[in-house]
Amino acid sequence: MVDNAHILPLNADVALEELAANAVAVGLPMNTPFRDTTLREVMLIKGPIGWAEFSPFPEYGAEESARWLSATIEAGWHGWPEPVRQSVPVNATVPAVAPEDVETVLARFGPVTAVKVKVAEDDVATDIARVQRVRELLPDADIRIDGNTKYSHDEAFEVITALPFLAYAEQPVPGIEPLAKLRAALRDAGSSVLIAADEAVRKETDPLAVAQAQAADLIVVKVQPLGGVRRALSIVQHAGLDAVVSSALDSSVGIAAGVALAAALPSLDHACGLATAALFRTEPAQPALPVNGVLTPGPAPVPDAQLIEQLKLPDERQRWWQTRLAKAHSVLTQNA
Ligand SMILES: O=C(O)CCC(=O)C1=CC=C[C@@H](O)[C@@H]1C(=O)O
Ligand SMILES: [Mg+2]
Repeated sequence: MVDNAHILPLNADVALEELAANAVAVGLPMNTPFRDTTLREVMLIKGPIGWAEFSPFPEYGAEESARWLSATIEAGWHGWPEPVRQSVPVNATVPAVAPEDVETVLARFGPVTAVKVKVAEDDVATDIARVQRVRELLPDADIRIDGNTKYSHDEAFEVITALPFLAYAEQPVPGIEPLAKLRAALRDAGSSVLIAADEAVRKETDPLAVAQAQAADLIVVKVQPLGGVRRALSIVQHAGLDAVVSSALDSSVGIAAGVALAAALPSLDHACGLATAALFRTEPAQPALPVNGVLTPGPAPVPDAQLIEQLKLPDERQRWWQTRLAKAHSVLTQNA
């Protein structure tokens, strides 16, 4: 039974001046292009209880970014709920690289028991070959794919049925109805590959619609896009589906919030997509790299002042980030 009357409200109780005065925008160089970028820009904000992150992707508007800012306020001003587990298993994330490069990418994550492979950026045959290469290297791993909405129904069906060992396919097709249709077609064909919803949760105005439509077996939850750890927890609770926590390609400051969410979920049956620090070449805080495939909950790491100086974006980008902070804040406080 889906009940969306009880999703927690967004956090909107910090003045713009306070946020702006304590914020710096930095650029994190990446090892491998991911989401078409080689420099992930994030804003780090020092709150009274710790460092927080505000890092909506550059193309996101103020409405969507307001939810990210609510998570920033929670992290720096309110704090997260107590963990119910001290160990969060994580997956390696393999961007849409050539199959021959998979081994090098996997090596950055150390030993892991789960791997998420990005697909739908090349042709279907290359996608299948990339996933098969992961399977060859880690035959016992739990392997999932993420299509980021970019397959057609037929492409998704072809890839998923060619890879019957997959644990799940994350948002292979766009929207809720196409996801429901694909899920039904796979079941009819006898496939046991599960369907996970990501964009259909984090970009829909109603994050519970996917559960209502029975379009997925599990939901991918990300702290910033859902407005904070506590709000994401309330969404999972009301969706009534299994959840897996993923990063939004946050710096390790933001990853601490993701680990806090994963550590606070009543049940956690899947390794989480929180090892993305391995995709950065450098970042201002101690990178949240998995040890034997797990991350441990704790406060956000404190960025190093010298590294902040080194990675700080030029003035024009600082102004751009300050403007979007102001716009997101305006939407957030108007809606509160
Ligand atoms: O889940 C993971 O393994 C890593 C995070 C990840 O894949 C993503 C992070 C940020 C934006 C997205 O393009 C992407 C995702 O779709 O899940
Ligand atoms: Mg995804």
